[in-house]
Amino acid sequence: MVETNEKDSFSGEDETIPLIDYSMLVSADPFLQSQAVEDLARACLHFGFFSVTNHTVPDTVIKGVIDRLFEFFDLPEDEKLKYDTKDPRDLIRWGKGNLNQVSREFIKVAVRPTFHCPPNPPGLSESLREYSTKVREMGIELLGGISRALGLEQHYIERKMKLESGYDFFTANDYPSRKNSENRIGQFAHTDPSLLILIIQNVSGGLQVQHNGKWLNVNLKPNWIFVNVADHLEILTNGKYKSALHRVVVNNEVRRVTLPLFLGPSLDTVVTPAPEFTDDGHPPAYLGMTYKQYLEYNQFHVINGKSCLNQIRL
Ligand SMILES: O=C(O)CCC(=O)C(=O)O
Ligand SMILES: [Fe+2]
Repeated sequence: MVETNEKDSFSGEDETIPLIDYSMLVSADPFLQSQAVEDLARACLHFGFFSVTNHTVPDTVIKGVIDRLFEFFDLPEDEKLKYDTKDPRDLIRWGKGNLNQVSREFIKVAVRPTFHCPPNPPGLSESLREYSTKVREMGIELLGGISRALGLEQHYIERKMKLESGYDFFTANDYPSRKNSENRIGQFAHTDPSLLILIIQNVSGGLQVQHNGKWLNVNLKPNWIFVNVADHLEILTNGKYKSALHRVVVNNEVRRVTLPLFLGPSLDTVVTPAPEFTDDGHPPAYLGMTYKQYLEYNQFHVINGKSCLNQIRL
C-alpha cells in the first residue's frame, strides 16, 4: 500500500515507541521474564514494532560492522557493479534507488543457512558474521518471548518455522544527508517478508512506522535496536500480529547507514495460519506457501523490499 500523496507529506510524529528490556527477557528471575513477555505481547498486538535495550550485541561489534559498511559503499562503483544483478536467486545483490524519486544505495546478502558476503572491504565479512550471529541469538530469544506472549511454549515458533535451518538475509542501506539529496524518499511505504526484522543504524532518524493511521518517527538511543513484526509472523498468527508498515525519509543532517536483519523460516517451510489462530469464526485468512515461493512470488522483492502480503490475503 503506497499512499498516492506520499511524496508530498513526510512529517512524522514523535510518540513513544514500546521499549523491551532484553535483560529482563533472558533473566533467571521468572517475574522479570514474565514482565518482559507481557511487554512484548502489548508491543506486538497494538504496535507491530518495538525498540530493544540492554541487549547482548556489543557496541564494538555494531561499530565494526557500520564502519565496514561505510567503506563498502565508498568503494569505486566498478567494484559494486559486480553485484548488480537482476536475478533474485543471487545471494549478494547491489543496487541504487530510482534517482528521480529515491535516494538509496543498498546491498543484500544471504547469511544463513550459508553465509555470503563481498570480500571487499577487508574485514566486512568477519564483522558481518560476528554481528549476524549475535543478532540472530537475540532474534531467537525474542521469538521465544513472542511464542510465550501468544500463550504457546517458548520454542513454538522456532520449531514450527524450522529456524535451525532458517533463511536469514541482511540489507545494508546507505542514504545521503538531506542537504546532499534532491529526493525526500529513502524507501516507499512497505512491509517485508520474514518473521522479525532487527535494525541497527549509525544515526537515528529517517525511519517511520505507521500506527493508527499516523506516521511515527523512530527515535532511538544510540545502542538500541529496532524491531518490526514482518509478513510471516502475520501469516502464522492469522493476522493477530500485523506486519509493520514502514518507510524511510531522507531528512537527516548526516549520511545514514542501516542494517536490517530479516530473520526468516527455512526456505522449505510452508507458512500458513497456524491452527492455534484459526477456528470457525477465524478461518485462515492467508494463502499458504513455502518461504522460498513467497520470496519468489514477491516478484524478486527479496531485493526491492516490497511485499506481496496483500496479494495472498484470502
Ligand atoms: O533503513 C531503514 O531505516 C529501514 C530499512 C528497511 O525498511 C528495509 O531495508 O526494508
Ligand atoms: Fe523494510
